[in-house]
Amino acid sequence: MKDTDPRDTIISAENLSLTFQTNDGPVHALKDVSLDVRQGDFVSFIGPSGCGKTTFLRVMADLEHQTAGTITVNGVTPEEARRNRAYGYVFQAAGLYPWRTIGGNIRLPLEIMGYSRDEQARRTTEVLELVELSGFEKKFPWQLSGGMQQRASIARALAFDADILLMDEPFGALDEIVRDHLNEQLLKLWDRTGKTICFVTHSIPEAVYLSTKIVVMSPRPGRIADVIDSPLPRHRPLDIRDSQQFIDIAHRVREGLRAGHGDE
Ligand SMILES: Nc1ncnc2c1ncn2[C@@H]1O[C@H](COP(=O)(O)OP(=O)(O)OP(=O)(O)O)[C@@H](O)[C@H]1O
Repeated sequence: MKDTDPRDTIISAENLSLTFQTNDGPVHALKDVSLDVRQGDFVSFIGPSGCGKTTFLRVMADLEHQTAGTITVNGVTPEEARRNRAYGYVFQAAGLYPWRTIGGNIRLPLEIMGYSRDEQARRTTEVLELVELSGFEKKFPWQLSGGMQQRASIARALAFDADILLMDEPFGALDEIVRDHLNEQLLKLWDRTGKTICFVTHSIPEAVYLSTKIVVMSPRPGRIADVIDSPLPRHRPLDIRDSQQFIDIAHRVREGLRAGHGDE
């Protein structure tokens, strides 16, 4: 099938497989995964525990290496893309250093990368504004709520202005109201910055609300069960979740998850 999408391909995986060798034998974390992610896409990866979502993100980020198949990020290997600072990574836990202020946490990667003090300050102010944490620069992580800490962690990933944001269940530990709010904010941030986002979640509503593309995965071995290109508009108020279109997409995701589960 000829692909006619004119936007640049940012991530391209072809027949990607990764088998971990463990004491209990091989674990097929990913098997023959093929996927194209385009410039400005918001892609969610959803699937049951152990289906390889984190592994896929880690391969993109050069934290794991595939055992078969190919993957390019911005047209080069994940290793080169990492050296080019192509992506920021947001983990499940905010992972802020407790002995550093919020500003200090955001500046840390910039210090390591050798940015001047002025540039560090400029970028820190800018990303704190983007995640609506202006004024919290001198606070320590423990002085912020869980949601604010997660926003600080997103700010840190944004600080070196990578084109791609890899987010591994960043809101998984937060309550639903905070999560709704952060989802709204993240969509606005995505819209303003035009970044390409790969986002891992266990939540069907979160995946449908956020994504332009939903990748449904199934376990043992980790494969792609369905890829849904979302027909929802780019601007999405929270109450879009009550619309028939939203419910229909959620239904298709659920079907994909069920089918992927086989007869387990
Ligand atoms: N370093 C490793 N060594 C051995 N097995 C691993 C390693 N990392 C992951 N696995 C296994 O690979 C499979 C995929 O794991 P992965 O963490 O990618 O799944 P996931 O879909 O992100 O799960 P979750 O939703 O629970 O985070 C699992 O069976 C896991 O136990």
